[in-house]
Amino acid sequence: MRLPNYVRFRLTGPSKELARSSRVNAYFKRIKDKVMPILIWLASFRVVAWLHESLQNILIGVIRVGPVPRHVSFIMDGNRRYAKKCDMPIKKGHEAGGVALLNLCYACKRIGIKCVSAYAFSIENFNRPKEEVETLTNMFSAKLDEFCDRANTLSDPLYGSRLRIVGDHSLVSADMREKIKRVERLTDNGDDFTLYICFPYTSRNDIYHTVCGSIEKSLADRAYASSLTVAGFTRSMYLEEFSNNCDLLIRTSGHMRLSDYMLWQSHENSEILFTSTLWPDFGFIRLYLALLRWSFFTNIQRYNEMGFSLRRKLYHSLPFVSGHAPVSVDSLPSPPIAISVTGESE
Ligand SMILES: CC(C)=CCC/C(C)=C/CC/C(C)=C/COP(=O)(O)OP(=O)(O)O
Repeated sequence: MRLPNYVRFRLTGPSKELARSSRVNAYFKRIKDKVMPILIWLASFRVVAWLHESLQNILIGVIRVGPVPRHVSFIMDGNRRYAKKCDMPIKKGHEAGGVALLNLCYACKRIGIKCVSAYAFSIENFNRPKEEVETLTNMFSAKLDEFCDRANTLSDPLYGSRLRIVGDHSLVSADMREKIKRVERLTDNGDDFTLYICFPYTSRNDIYHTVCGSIEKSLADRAYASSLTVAGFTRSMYLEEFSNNCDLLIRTSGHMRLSDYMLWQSHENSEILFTSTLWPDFGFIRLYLALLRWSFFTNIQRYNEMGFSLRRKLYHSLPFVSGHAPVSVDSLPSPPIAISVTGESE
């Protein structure tokens, strides 16, 4: 008897399938190792960089025709696996993740997205080895300086951006708190685009702090308590006016969970995208496809809300069906009175 594939896989062990898939992987890795240096060499030519930028601009022009999300959020997962895949130390994986984030911010700003938030460090991440926590904190510090410089350099594409580092800052060092205050002050005037770095952050902690803050204010001021609304409460959360509208949440590297993130900010129409791509590999094209998908479904939903049905419109535009008005359930005559088996009318 020939067993189905999944049973054979279980009974015989994964050896054959794994051997085949590792042969295929090794083959692609050999091709990638040969092609990548050529691509990197080509990218060093100004004309190639110009062509690349122009192509991106065309794609951006196309997507801007439709609706674009106001707030996109990333759970940047997979830096360590990326480092392992590329045979690099873990630190390099996190650095590649930092570069990916800044590149995506540049793309989002050009597309017209008003806010990007990124889960950079969860409160749980303090349980990682001490050296890794230190490496991450030092890298954040360097990246914050870099972002701040770029946001204040007129010729830089990130010029005019605002940076906010949100989370429970009682858990970070006094030096780090100083640095956070400084970079926030230096980017205060940016109004084109806001980047929220969630560090160290969890949604429950955010909600808990906002509730505590509201209780304190209400005890001090009765008028505040009686005028408190959901919108006012939401605005006083860490992500300020963007706390009520995470339109698109993207989590990389294959895990399908929220990890205590964007619990309040996700609204009834938020879209969540889980992708198996590792964070440093998540570049412009992958973001673009995610945005196209979002834009497409948002359009359909808007039309549905307006009572517009593309299918109905197409159907009635056909010459041989035009003239037939759609029949609504309400316009049908009422059904006859139902008689139960015991003979009693209902
Ligand atoms: C501008 C700025 C401050 C940049 C932030 C830099 C950055 C990318 C931080 C992410 C850190 C992090 C804990 C990623 C999760 O990958 P992981 O370590 O869990 O990887 P794994 O899923 O492979 O284990």
